[in-house]
Amino acid sequence: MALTKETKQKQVPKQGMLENVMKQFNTASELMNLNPNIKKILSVTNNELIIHFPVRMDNGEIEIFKGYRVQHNNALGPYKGGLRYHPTIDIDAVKALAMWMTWKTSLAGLPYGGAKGGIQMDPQKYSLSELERITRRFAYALGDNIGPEHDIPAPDVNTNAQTMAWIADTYMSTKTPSERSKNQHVVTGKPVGSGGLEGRDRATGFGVFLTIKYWAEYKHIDLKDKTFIVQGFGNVGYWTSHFLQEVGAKLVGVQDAFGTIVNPKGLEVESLFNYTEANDGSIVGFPESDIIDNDRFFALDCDICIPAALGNQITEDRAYQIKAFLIAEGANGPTTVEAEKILKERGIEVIPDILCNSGGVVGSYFEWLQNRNGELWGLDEIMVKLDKRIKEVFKKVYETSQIKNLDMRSTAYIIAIERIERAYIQRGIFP
Ligand SMILES: NC(=O)C1=CN([C@@H]2O[C@H](COP(=O)(O)OP(=O)(O)OC[C@H]3O[C@@H](n4cnc5c(N)ncnc54)[C@H](O)[C@@H]3O)[C@@H](O)[C@H]2O)C=CC1
Ligand SMILES: O=C(O)CCC(=O)C(=O)O
Repeated sequence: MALTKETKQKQVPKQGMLENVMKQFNTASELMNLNPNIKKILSVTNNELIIHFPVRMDNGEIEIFKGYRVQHNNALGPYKGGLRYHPTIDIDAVKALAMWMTWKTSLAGLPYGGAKGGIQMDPQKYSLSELERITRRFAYALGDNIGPEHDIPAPDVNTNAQTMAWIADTYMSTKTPSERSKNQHVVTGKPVGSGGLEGRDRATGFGVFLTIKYWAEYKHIDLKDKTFIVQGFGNVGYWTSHFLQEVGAKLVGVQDAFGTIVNPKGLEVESLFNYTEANDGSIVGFPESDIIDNDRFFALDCDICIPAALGNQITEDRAYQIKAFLIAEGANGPTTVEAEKILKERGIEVIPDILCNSGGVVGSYFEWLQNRNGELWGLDEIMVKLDKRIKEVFKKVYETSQIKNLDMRSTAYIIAIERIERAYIQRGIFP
């Protein structure tokens, strides 16, 4: 039977990410003895917006969509975080993703808080012109709940530079002519040429790669000929694989929404990317590969496992099967707290999401600064700046984790939350 999107699209269960992020937060706040008043503030989200909005479909019918924007905390600066278009998006998922953004921006030393949003839908079911209308109506409905100095969305799962260009254009069209150009940085991740940053496309994957590289340096491990598997071959999965292949590591298994492919001799990353471009984003059917059952993915023989798709993918049963010695979390919230305990017992290390995938929001910060200051930065300069920031943050987390004898996730949380706690205390709100 021909492999169609309909037959291969995987069913994704409800994710339970909110429970996970709260457990992680509670563990860290106990370890650091967090001020109880600040704990109360950070345990809840500041604002939660649910919007129902109508859009005319190509067949003339009206469909009602459900959109979300959750602003978790802005103690350190404007809210920041991506927009996800996916059937599993609901208020709890967006709350969890918004909290992770607060920790991530704080850990990276950025002048931002955390937010996330999205639309509960399967974008594969819509034409490009329908997606444009859906996005523009969503942006219009969000109105001034977003803004360049207030809340700045960016791409996430199933959204991209084109989505951001539509949002920027819609938002700017609501401003007076003299104000329009001052609002370009209402979103980041725009196309280069429309205020986008050279290299924002690869920033997250580059950051994931850098955290693996710096981890390997501390451990005296050569990445050449090391094998890796990637779940998700979109923006993050592809670019991470690209940079790992450049240093001689070998991609031996990939899973996406349509299926799982393997080749123990190595899957050539650029050929696979070109294949997905020609096949509606799907890896299935790539010539130099075998298709295997989805359930076998996490049990594949490899050195490094990179979840770069959705949340709660590494569950307890999968944690027992994993063969890799390192998990680098490209995705947000891919590992459950219970699974992480098993990984720890088994000596498998985890580079946590809020550190591992922070290259994306660091790139977004550079784009925001570039727009705000009316500057245009070159790719080489940007990659050097990204590397410097990720190296500094990785060093801080890794070395602190060694000193405190804690895992990298708890350490990263503590560093992130301490910065927010300090800001509240300095303002004198909680002496
Ligand atoms: N794009 C960015 O800059 C950043 C993304 N992230 C996180 O990285 C992850 C991936 O995001 P992007 O690459 O931007 O998304 P994307 O939309 O470009 O790619 C998503 C990939 O995941 C696959 N996928 C979807 N459902 C799946 C399933 N049930 N099983 C296996 N694979 C599945 C898709 O087929 C696709 O290959 C998400 O968790 C996102 O929150 C984190 C930081 C920044
Ligand atoms: O670039 C950004 O602003 C945020 C990207 C994002 O959603 C994430 O880091 O999870």
